[in-house]
Amino acid sequence: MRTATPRRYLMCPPAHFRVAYSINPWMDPDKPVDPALALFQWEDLRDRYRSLGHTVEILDPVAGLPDMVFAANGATVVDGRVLGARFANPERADEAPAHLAWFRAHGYTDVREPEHVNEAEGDFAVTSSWLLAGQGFRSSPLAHDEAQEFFARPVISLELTDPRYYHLDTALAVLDDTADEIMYYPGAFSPGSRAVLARLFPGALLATAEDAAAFGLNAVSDGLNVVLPREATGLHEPLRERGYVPVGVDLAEFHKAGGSVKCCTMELRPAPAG
Ligand SMILES: CN(C)C(=N)NCCC[C@H](N)C(=O)O
Repeated sequence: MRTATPRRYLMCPPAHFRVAYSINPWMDPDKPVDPALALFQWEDLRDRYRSLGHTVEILDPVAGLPDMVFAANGATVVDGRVLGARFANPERADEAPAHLAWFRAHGYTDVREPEHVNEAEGDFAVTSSWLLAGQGFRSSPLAHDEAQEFFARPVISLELTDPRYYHLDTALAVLDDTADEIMYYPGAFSPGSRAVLARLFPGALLATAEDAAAFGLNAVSDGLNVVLPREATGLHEPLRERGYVPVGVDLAEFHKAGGSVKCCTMELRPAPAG
């Protein structure tokens, strides 16, 4: 029997969102974003979380940072400890201090400014046993060591090889963070990393190329409800068979920048009780 646990998320409104440059294969500055539609879709996602019983905190958007809506890239929070981001591309560099300022202003005391390039939850995924960490396009393998040391959680490094899946969270999602249950698209990983995933997660849900291309792995689970882009319909049945409830949302405007549900959602994981 699956149960949802209430979560705390940090989201950043798309006030300045647009495709102003191209730093991944999905981005084409000649394909404009509809700002009103983007806001509508983002608000629908925020309201969906609230109606599922979750708390959504808001990070103020900064003019001139069009990708800041992808809040999951700004920091990783595990056990109430905050590892800031260091972006690979200069276009996004100024998002990192804006995130750190939010955490400092909101009572977080264990905040680390990273030494190495890491794009936060874009490349870090938290399961009950491990911190899964992507590299190949954005985050540095040195950041994996830094995260292991900071969070005192064993890190499993995974190599991404397909430029369309440039962040780990475009190719892998945690479904149950108390039981090491994940779903992923094997085609996004190197042969060695695929073998590691098969060894650690023999019961994982394997996504098809179609569901991966629809950003189906860019999903957010509370242990029961799995919020994912509405186009990723092929995942619905396998999710239901495992006892999850798929919740489809329309984030098509954000797909133009190479992001979807998870990218817009940073999880604020609390310190363990006691
Ligand atoms: C999980 N997250 C946050 C993501 N996968 N992020 C999407 C980032 C999109 C942005 N245009 C970029 O290329 O950095």
